[in-house]
Amino acid sequence: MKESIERAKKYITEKVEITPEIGLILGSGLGFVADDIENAVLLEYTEIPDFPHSTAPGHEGKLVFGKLKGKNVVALKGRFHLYEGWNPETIKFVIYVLKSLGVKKLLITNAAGAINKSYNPGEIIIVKDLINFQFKNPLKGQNLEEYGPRFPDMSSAVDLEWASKLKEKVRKLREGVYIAVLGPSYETPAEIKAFRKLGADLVGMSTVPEVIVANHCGIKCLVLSCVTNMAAGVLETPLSHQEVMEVAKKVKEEFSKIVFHALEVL
Ligand SMILES: O=P(O)(O)O[C@H]1O[C@H](CO)[C@@H](O)[C@H]1O
Ligand code: HPA
Repeated sequence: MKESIERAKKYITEKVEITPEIGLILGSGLGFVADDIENAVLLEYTEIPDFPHSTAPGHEGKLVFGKLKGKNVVALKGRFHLYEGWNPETIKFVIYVLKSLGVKKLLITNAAGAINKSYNPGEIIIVKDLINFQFKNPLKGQNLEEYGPRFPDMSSAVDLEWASKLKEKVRKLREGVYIAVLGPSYETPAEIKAFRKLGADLVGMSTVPEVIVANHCGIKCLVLSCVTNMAAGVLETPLSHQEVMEVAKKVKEEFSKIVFHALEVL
């Protein structure tokens, strides 16, 4: 893996001058955040040696480097989900590449279903904790000690200080617990009832592996979920990825504004 990280890093640093301090992982239909990046330099995932490529709809597959709210950033316009067939280690590789480029903080975004019935589609929620219901761990396999410990602590997996600074600025933001499932099938109503009993407010098929690796290698994370639908069984209507992307698109302005605030408070 070390050689692959070096190869990807070398390619990227030859093309891009800035050192990104903050990484942004943009969820389904949320790629628009990258459109506000100034002096943008775009790299396709497919041109970067050893880098995985995007296959999920609504995930374009580009790294976008530049300035956002005065900060040097790199946005991943497209993430990697385990249901696409990627090994969990692929997510470790991608986060290690970000680390090797200089990323110190990660703003992770996702589209999620609301298990908590008081949430509304279009609402943006700060994730305060996570449940790994994928039962896979991206850190399995040989540990690279220079990146982080074999047994990382997960008792504060998300940066609650960053979250509270954002909440001071955007008071209406509510918090919740995100549960990650493998997907790609959406959940059954019985599963959603069970997840509610486990203490989950939001459900999605991503984010947790990214947070695990970031936490392991000392990158602080803030996670923002865009509620794109009520989870299975809450309403009578069937779920669809088309709807997920449409709702994400509708909250474009509001979502971008909150991302800007999240960068400004740093
Ligand atoms: O988590 P992101 O990538 O935002 O996408 C969410 O939306 C898709 C399902 O509609 C799944 O990929 C789920 O994880
Ligand atoms: O309801 C959902 N379930 C799982 N993943 C999702 N991503 C968006 N909505 C959902």
